[in-house]
Amino acid sequence: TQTTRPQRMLAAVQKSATRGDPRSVVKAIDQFCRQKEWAMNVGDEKGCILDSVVTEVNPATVLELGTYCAYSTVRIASLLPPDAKLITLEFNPHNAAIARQVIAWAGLGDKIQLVEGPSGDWIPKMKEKFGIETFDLVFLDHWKDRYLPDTKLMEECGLLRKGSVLLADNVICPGTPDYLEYIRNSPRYKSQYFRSHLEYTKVEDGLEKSVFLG
Ligand SMILES: CCc1ncnc2c1ncn2[C@@H]1O[C@H](/C=C/CNC(=O)c2cc(-c3ccc(F)cc3)cc(O)c2O)[C@@H](O)[C@H]1O
Ligand SMILES: [Mg+2]
Repeated sequence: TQTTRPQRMLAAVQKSATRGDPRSVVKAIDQFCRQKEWAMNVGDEKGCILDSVVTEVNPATVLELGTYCAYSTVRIASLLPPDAKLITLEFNPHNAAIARQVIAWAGLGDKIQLVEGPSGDWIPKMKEKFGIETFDLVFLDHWKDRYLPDTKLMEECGLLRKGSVLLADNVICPGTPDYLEYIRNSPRYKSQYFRSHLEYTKVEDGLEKSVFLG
């Protein structure tokens, strides 16, 4: 029977990456996507920008919207301080199952909590279910029409504090026009565009970094 692309990506990790070595997991996925099949991971070029933002923020609490196969989940978690927590939301059970195995292979199970379900259901429950007051960093990489509603929901739920950083993938390709318009015109955010390319291609894309001003 036919395998799925996430299953083939996991097989590539289990074949080429070293257990417990997150950077080798990241490298194995990038190699698979360059040499075998394109997949919608943030990739290595935008990934380096992601790394620099994570290192600069040095977050104790991180929320990722849209786990997919956990490429960016592993990439972020590999740079977190010892007691930091990363919560990643994924509503496709098949993708979540693959992501859990990628996270396990990287040996990051104690830093990452993968929660299955739609972000809109879980964002209002972050305090009661996970004891999270606010997020220091949020990485938005799920359906592009969910960036804006989920950002407004995080504001309403008091999950952002003065200095919280939102980092959004794909603001050019596929594009998130309503989110960009809101975040760049809101007096409550200071935004910066990091120009780059769509993962594994020469097409323009970029990340938008926005600091919540409270
Ligand atoms: C309901 C809220 C909600 N709650 C929880 N989980 C959610 C969710 N909404 C979505 N998910 C999960 O997240 C992942 C989807 C991610 C969506 N990402 C892109 O569409 C994308 C596309 C391109 C591209 C494609 C084709 C091109 F030609 C060019 C570019 C490039 C990129 O980097 C991209 O991120 C899946 O696992 C969903 O199950
Ligand atoms: Mg993306």
